Amino acid sequence: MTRTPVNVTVTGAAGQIGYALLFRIASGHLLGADVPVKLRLLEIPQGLKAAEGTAMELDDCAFPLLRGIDITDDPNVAFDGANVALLVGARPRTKGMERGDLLEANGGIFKPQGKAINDHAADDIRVLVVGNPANTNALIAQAAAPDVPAERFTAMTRLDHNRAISQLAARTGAAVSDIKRLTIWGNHSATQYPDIFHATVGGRNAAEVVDDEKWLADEFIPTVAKRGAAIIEARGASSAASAANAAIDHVHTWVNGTAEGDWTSMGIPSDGSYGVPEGLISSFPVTCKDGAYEIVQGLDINEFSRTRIDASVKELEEERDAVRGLGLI
Ligand SMILES: NC(=O)C1=CN([C@@H]2O[C@H](COP(=O)(O)OP(=O)(O)OC[C@H]3O[C@@H](n4cnc5c(N)ncnc54)[C@H](O)[C@@H]3O)[C@@H](O)[C@H]2O)C=CC1
Ligand SMILES: O=C([O-])CC(=O)C(=O)O
Repeated sequence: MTRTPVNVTVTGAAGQIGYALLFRIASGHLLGADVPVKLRLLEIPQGLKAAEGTAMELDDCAFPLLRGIDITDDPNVAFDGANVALLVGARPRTKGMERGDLLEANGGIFKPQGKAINDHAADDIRVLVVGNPANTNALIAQAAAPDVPAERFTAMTRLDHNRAISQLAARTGAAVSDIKRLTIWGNHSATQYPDIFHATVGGRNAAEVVDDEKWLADEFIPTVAKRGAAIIEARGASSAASAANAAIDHVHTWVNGTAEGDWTSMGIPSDGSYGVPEGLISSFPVTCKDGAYEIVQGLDINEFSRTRIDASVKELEEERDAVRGLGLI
């Protein structure tokens, strides 16, 4: 049976994450080994030539599932008929830049992209924002797309989720595959809260297996939350292959579902669950089924967790208020 190709738009295609991401999308890791894809690469004019070079390499892989590559600097063209959009390109913080300047510069990218998605994307569009500050960039794009259901706009905290699983596996000596139900709450920033109180290691409660609140507070949480900075320090460049891998995981899980008995973490518009103000794009524990996600309900939040979730949510509220003040939402 011939399937209609899925249109996947990637912004910032000539960047380092783009380079690690596109080959995996084209080889079937994003949506499945039987799903053909068409790629749309969006870059700024200065990035077009490098994107063309990457497209040449994609051609040279002769991927059986890749049914075409378009390259453009026009968001209206890039998102035309898009089924999946990976918004990776963003304005990085440069020396001397204030937080407000950073939010404003990214507003200039994510607001027009949100509008282009609103006007041109396919009805089943699913958006993942990777470019930082990811949660608030997702909020800006979502606000500019009133005709698209809000829940289709998500922000990436899967890298944090994967980092936390890896750290917990190292500490407990368990295999990564034995760790389930880990949660990242809040913002993709240093305030994020990786929560092991509901996680399991080989079926046992992770917090009980670890039984060391000091390790949790002083080592595990800061290691996960500051891992991005540690990678920059070590590599001289930010996480790229692991970020691309997490983007693949995020969309694959969203479309194909979470495993029975497990959940994942996604930055999604809050419905007010767990005291997170409605509309904020915050990370939650979610299960995915039939292409939709649901927040895991009914978890007991202890005092240790409550303080940390609230701190990250407060930061998200401040970012939201700042972009509101700038007229971006
Ligand atoms: N959410 C997460 O867990 C993570 C997020 N990131 C973020 O991902 C973003 C991309 O990272 P890298 O690929 O390493 O950066 P990079 O600087 O290598 O690439 C960014 C690319 O985006 C392009 N770009 C800029 N504005 C654009 C626009 N308006 N439209 C289309 N393309 C545009 C640039 O020309 C560049 O090629 C950064 O914001 C980074 O902070 C990185 C790691 C993890
Ligand atoms: O700060 C960055 O660009 C990198 C980042 O988000 C991460 O590695 O988590």
